[in-house]
Amino acid sequence: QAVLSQTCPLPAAANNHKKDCSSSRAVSTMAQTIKYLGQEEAQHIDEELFSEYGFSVDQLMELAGLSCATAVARAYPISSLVKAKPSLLVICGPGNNGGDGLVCARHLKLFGYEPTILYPKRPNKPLFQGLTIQCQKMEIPFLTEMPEAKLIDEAYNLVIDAIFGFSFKGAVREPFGSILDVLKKTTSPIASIDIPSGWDVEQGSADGMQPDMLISLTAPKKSASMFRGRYHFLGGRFVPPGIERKYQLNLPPYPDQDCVLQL
Ligand SMILES: NC(=O)C1=CN([C@@H]2O[C@H](COP(=O)(O)OP(=O)(O)OC[C@H]3O[C@@H](n4cnc5c(N)ncnc54)[C@H](O)[C@@H]3O)[C@@H](O)[C@H]2O)[C@@H](O)CC1
Ligand SMILES: [K+]
Repeated sequence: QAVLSQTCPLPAAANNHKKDCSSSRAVSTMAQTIKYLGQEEAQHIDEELFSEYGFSVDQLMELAGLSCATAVARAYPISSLVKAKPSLLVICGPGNNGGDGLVCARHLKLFGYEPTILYPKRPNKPLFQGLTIQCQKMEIPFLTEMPEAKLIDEAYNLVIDAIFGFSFKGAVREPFGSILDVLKKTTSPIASIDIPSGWDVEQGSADGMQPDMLISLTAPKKSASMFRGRYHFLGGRFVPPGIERKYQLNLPPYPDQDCVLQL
């Protein structure tokens, strides 16, 4: 069982401390330690949510994407941004992690940010086509190619990495290899959805990109123990008690009606 090895001296549910505990990879809430999931375990939970618990993909994607947008707005409020415009670059990959990115971009636009999307590999499925149309109708611009690192640093306050999630495996295929190479050179902070893209889901990546923020969905994955950025949030407040018991997730309580929790 993957549990955390260290504990944080401050109560995670206080939800206000930013960096205080982030040198410790541990997340301890009261007597519980939150579980870090392996790749197969994360995929099993995903399948069960759809097959046994009656959820649909678009439903959970909406909640996941809303969590991500909320967490981004908490960590990088518009008033704190350094550039004149609240510009963000959202990079979406070919699977459901990319779908979370599209939902996240749409909500960030509603929150007053100015997202731009790069979506180079679009699945030919109604779900993703619908999410793309929704973003277009929200008047979110789509880029046709990845800008250079210097241009990203000049133009965007933050990059949202929605390229790969818990199904990523093997060597990175194009066009995403080149995109990840650019992201390694950027100095704009990166907020990764679920997994820092390019990282092995369990082992992380010593020479991979180093995001400033990680938003773990449902529960953190094992590679999250290697995250060294400032903000680690938990989102995806939709886990039924049966899943939580079966996988011994030991999720910390979300504050009040919030859809995110800072770990
Ligand atoms: N169960 C959950 O908690 C939920 C998960 N969601 C999201 O779904 C994600 C998982 O989605 P998916 O299973 O669709 O998978 P991913 O989005 O992680 O990636 C799969 C896609 O990436 C491609 N890919 C994999 N390895 C690659 C490589 N080495 N080079 C290039 N391309 C590669 C695959 O061909 C596939 O198109 C999660 O991380 C999370 O973001 C949410 O949408 C909904 C709820
Ligand atoms: K990601």
